[in-house]
Amino acid sequence: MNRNNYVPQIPYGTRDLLPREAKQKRIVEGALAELFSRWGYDEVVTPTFEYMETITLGTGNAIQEHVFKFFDKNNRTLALRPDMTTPIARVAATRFKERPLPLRLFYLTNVFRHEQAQAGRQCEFYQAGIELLGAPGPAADAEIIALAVEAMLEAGLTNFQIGLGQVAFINGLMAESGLTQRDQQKVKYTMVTRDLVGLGEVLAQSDLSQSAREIFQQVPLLHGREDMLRAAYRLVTNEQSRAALDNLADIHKLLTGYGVERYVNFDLGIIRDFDYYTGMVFEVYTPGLGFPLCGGGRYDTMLASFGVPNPATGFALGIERMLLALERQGIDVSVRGKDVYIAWAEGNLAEAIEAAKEYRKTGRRTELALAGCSKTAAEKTANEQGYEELIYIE
Ligand SMILES: N[C@@H](Cc1c[nH]c[nH+]1)C(=O)O
Repeated sequence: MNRNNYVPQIPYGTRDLLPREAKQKRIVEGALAELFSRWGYDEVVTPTFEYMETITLGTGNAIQEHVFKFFDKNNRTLALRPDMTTPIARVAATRFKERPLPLRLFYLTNVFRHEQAQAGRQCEFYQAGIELLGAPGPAADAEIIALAVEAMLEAGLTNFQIGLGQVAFINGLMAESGLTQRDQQKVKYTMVTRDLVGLGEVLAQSDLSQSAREIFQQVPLLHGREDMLRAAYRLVTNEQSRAALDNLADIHKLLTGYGVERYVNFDLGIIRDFDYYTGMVFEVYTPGLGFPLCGGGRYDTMLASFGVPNPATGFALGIERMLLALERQGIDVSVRGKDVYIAWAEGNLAEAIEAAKEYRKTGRRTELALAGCSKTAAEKTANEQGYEELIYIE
């Protein structure tokens, strides 16, 4: 290879975050970390990669095609974590086995998934998320949703809506209908991708009764406020779907207590793309972004796969998606300029280092010139780089 002709590229679906964006990311992450900790959540950091078996144990086999895999020296398959929910379940089931429940954990980290890359959807991306482990019932789910609302507000976003669904509603319908496992997967896929035409085709090719087909066809249209829940209740007769609707009504009541219900709409067509959800699921949308910027839900069977049966619920928010939404809505994440530039006349470096030490101690962001220069040159640099103050040592 001729070195001179080599144009270095970064891998598909990855991005460099340059100083401005990196700074904004840090500001938003810092605010979220403080928020989560005010709600009693503790941070955890887990390895960037896990054994592939761990990932499939928690997330199911379907995740395989989205996972970046490689091998260790013993030829075991490793996987870059596609999300943090499974690694946290692993930690809870091993290191935290003896801890009293519930456990409240949060994370700020990168995750990796093979995706069609586009703005706001990369193969490596950053998430801020929480997991509430060992808590069944609507109180835990309402806490999660209320905290997701607070997270949006804390990051500076005010124009957003939460779609709240319940996968047990559709699971109840599936169980009742006698759809084959394969057709169930197909129906779910069309719902995840919101492909109504595809859904119609799958249903037409199945051997469902006409009335069952009609109900399935309606599910993606079941969104709205409490009156929609009542209408859905009349539409179904099976216990599981009705219990799912009761659960949503209970969660909604608690959300009213948190004062966040105005952000929430029911949407029974939401089933999310991970297979591990078992109860309420939700997604957060904001104008100008074609995909949810936050999502989560209840996953009561994952911890059992790791040998410690326990209910759990949580969510994750996409940091880049949040930054994109803020930018598209003209909301400023204030990035302060630099504070002090210390320049020096030839021979005064030692003194300049002393001065820099003092300024940094007081918390001011201080940059030290690395070569001596004239005062005029120092003034020019300080102006161009936007420093608030110039110290010139002569
Ligand atoms: N891990 C999920 C979000 C989630 C956290 N807890 C439950 N769900 C995701 O990446 O979308």
